[in-house]
Amino acid sequence: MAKPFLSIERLTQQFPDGAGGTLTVFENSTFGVEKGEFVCILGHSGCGKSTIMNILAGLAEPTSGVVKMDGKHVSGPSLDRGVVFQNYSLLPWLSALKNVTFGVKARYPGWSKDKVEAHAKEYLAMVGLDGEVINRKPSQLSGGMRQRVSIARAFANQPKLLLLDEPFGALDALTRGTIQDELIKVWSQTEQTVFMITHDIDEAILLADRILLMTNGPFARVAESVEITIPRPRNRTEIVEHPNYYAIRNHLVQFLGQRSKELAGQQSHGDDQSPESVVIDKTATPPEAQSEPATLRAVSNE
Ligand SMILES: Nc1ncnc2c1ncn2[C@@H]1O[C@H](COP(=O)(O)OP(=O)(O)OP(=O)(O)O)[C@@H](O)[C@H]1O
Repeated sequence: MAKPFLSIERLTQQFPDGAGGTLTVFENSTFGVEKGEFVCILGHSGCGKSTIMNILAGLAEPTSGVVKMDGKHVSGPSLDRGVVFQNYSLLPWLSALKNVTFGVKARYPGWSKDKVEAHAKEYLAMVGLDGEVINRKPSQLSGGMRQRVSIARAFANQPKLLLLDEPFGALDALTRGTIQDELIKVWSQTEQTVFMITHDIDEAILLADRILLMTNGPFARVAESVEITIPRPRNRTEIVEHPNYYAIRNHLVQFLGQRSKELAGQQSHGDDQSPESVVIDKTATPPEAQSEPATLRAVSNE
């Protein structure tokens, strides 16, 4: 079978536990992300989501295992991978616009100043920022605006992979909703691949093509890959009416509430820990309801 665009192979992370021993956060974790996919990862605090994110970003080296993107080993940071953190991480001395042009210039050194600026403005406009506001420094912007700038900055660099570490964690519910919509708009217009950490089940169902579920640590693993069988475009008020919505939601709640604990702490014993694929689809026609010739049914009933 062809390897996925992003392939995480037998990833193991250990840290000193502070008492002279070793803490195994996860072991032999194996999963993939296809090109253009939007994948969310859900799991309890401390299971290792940020550790995985840091490894994917090239900001940390795993104890063992490899990450490959487009068939090449990921090691060290690269403009091919953009990261958005919860705390915005904008450069405080630069305006919103310059925070975006800064990265674009590095990514496309051959572009003219005008081209860089037009490109940056296009992405800022996609997240609802235009006019004088883009000349303000981060300290003069609201939290929501700052997060819009960091999303625009990450997408404007057109990385092959976007890594979002709880990007809406610090925002109020209303702002969060608006920026989620803007994120989906930019993602669908750019066809970039997104890997996102969130603690919010409803956010994950709204945004993702697929949700990866992690068991609790230590020895955590990505146990399930749940396909979101709800067509796009999705609307936050209408999505709850889709026949699959509550079935998927209940499955996720049940996993996080119960199974993540039951499956916790299982050592891999050297086995490759690939997630089980879960497809919940209430709209699929059950086999018994499929039309069969009446005669055939009569024969099988005998
Ligand atoms: N540099 C480090 N040294 C020692 N232990 C670490 C280090 N980094 C992370 N850990 C431990 O590894 C485990 C996983 O941490 P990580 O931050 O990846 O979890 P998380 O799932 O992202 O949690 P949260 O949802 O709270 O952000 C935790 O037990 C943490 O204490």
